Amino acid sequence: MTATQIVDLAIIGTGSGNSIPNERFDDRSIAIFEEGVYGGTCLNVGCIPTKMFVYAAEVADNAARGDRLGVHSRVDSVDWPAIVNRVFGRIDPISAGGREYREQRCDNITVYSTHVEFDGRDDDGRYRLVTANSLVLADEVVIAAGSRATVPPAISQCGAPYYTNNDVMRLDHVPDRLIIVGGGYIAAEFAHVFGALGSAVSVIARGPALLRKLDTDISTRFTTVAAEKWDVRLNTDVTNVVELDGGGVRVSLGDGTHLDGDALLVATGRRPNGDRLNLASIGVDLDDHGRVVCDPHGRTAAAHVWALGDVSSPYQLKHVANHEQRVVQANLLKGWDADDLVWFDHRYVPAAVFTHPQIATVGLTEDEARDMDLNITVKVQAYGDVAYGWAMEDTTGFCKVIAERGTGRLLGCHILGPQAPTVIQPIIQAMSFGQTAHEIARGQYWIHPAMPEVLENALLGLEI
Ligand SMILES: Cc1cc2nc3c(=O)[nH]c(=O)nc-3n(C[C@H](O)[C@H](O)[C@H](O)COP(=O)(O)OP(=O)(O)OC[C@H]3O[C@@H](n4cnc5c(N)ncnc54)[C@H](O)[C@@H]3O)c2cc1C
Ligand SMILES: NC(=O)c1ccc[n+]([C@@H]2O[C@H](COP(=O)([O-])OP(=O)(O)OC[C@H]3O[C@@H](n4cnc5c(N)ncnc54)[C@H](O)[C@@H]3O)[C@@H](O)[C@H]2O)c1
Repeated sequence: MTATQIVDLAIIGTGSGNSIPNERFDDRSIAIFEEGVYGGTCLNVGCIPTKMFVYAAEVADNAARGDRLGVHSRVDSVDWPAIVNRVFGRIDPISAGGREYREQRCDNITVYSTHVEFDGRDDDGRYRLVTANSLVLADEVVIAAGSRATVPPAISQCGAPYYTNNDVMRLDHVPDRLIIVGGGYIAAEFAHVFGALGSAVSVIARGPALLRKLDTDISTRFTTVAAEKWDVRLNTDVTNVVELDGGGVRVSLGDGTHLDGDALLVATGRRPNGDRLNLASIGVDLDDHGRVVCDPHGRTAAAHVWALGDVSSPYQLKHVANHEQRVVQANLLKGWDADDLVWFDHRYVPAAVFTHPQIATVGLTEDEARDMDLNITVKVQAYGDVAYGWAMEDTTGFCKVIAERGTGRLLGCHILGPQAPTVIQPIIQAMSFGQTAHEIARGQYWIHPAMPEVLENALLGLEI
C-alpha cells in the first residue's frame, strides 16, 4: 500500500486527544483518527450525558421526597423520550460540530473516520498507521484511544440482549425492571437514574458491597442506602442469561436464584483499547491491566510515540485524561528529548460518583493510611450535625477527613451526601498546595450556614 499522507503528528482518538491541536500546532500537519463518534466517551456516552440524566433523576427524586419537608409533591409522569431528546439533542450537535470544525476549518488537519493500527516503521523511521484503505506515515504519534466496556463471557456468550453505557441512554422507554450487573461507578449512577425515573432496579455485585474501591465507611453506607431502594444482590455472579418469550431476560445467578427483567445493563469495568493497535509492531508494551506503558511525561518505549488518558492511565477519569492531554501537548511542543519536560501530576486525583447520595473522594482511604503505618487522626462528621444538612433533614450523609497526627498533613477525604463533589473541592485544593488541616480550617471564612461547614467541622474535630 502506498502512503496516502505523510504527517508530522498523528493522533489516535478524539476524546481528550482532540484538544491537542491548537494554534501552536498550526505549522504541523496532523492526522486525527476516530473509529467511533467524534469527541470520545465523555461527551457522547460517558460523563456528560450521564450527568444530564442524573440531573433529571435528582429533580424526580426531590419531587418524590418532598413530603418530609411538608411539600406534597410527586412525579406525575416521566417523559423519557423528551429527556433523551434533551440530552442528545444538545450533545449530538456538539460532536458533529467538533468533527466539522476539524474537517472543514483546520487546514493542517485531516480526519480519518476509521479504525487505525500501527504497522511498524518505514525505512525513514516514520510510524506506519494503517486503516482499511489508507496508509499514513507519521513522525510523531499520540495514542489517546481510550477504553471500552468489558462484558463477562457468562453474559456475552449467551446470545441474550444486553446494554452497556453505549446504548442504554438511547432506550426508547424506561424499562419497568432493569437489572444491572456490576457494583462500581457506572452501576451506581445508572441505578440512580433509572430508579428515580421509574424502573424497579436490581443490582448484582460479585463482592460483599457496592463501590468497594472507595473508603470502607463510604462503601458500607452506600450499600445500606442502596439496598433500601434497589434489589441489591451481593456476593454473587451471573451464570447465564436467556431471552424470554415476549421480551425481557432471565438472569441466573451463582447463588442458584434468578431474576427476570425487561432490560439488562452490563457495567463491569472498562478495558483500555491498546490491545487493538498492534503496538507490538512498534515495540510498545501493555502492562498487566492492558494499559499502554508510558513514563510520567507520557512517553512510551517507542521514540516520539506518546500516550494519555484511559488507554494508559490507571485513572479512568476525564479530568485526568484532560490533565494528561495538557502535559503531552506541552511536551510535544518542547520536543521528545527536552530536559524540561512537564510531568503528570497524579498526587491527589479526586473522583466523584454522581449517584444518590452523591459521593466524592480524594487521597488515601482510612484502610490505606493504616496499612501504610501512618500515625493518623480521623474525624467523621455527619451532614445532619451541621446547619444546612440539619435543615435538609439529611440522615445518611457524612464527611470523613484523615490527617497525619503531629503535622496536620491532610491524607484523604471521603464524602457521601448532597453536593459531595462540590463540597470536597477545598480539600483537593489544600492537599494540592500543601496546606494543613488547621490552616484551612481556621485560615479562612466558611460561609454560614452553607454545606461546606461539614468539612470545617470535620477538620476542627481532628486530634492533631
Ligand atoms: C458511563 C460513563 C460515565 C463516566 N462519567 C465520568 C464522570 O462523571 N467523570 C469523569 O471524570 N469520568 C467519567 N467517565 C470516564 C471518562 O469518560 C473517561 O475517563 C474519558 O472519557 C477518557 O478519555 P480518553 O480521551 O482517554 O478516551 P475516549 O474519550 O474514550 O476517546 C478515545 C477515542 O479513541 C477512539 N479509538 C479507540 N481506538 C481507536 C482506533 N484503533 N482507531 C481509531 N479510533 C480509535 C474511540 O472511538 C474513542 O472515541 C465516565 C465513563 C463512562 C463510560
Ligand atoms: N463519575 C465518574 O467519574 C465515573 C462514572 C462512570 C464511570 N467512570 C469511570 O469508568 C470506569 C468504569 O466504570 P465501571 O462501573 O464499569 O467500572 P468499576 O471498576 O467502577 O466497577 C466495575 C464493577 O464490576 C464488577 N465486575 C468486574 N468484572 C466482573 C465480572 N466478570 N462479573 C461480575 N462483576 C464484575 C466489579 O467487581 C465492580 O463492582 C470507572 O472505574 C470510572 O473510572 C467514572
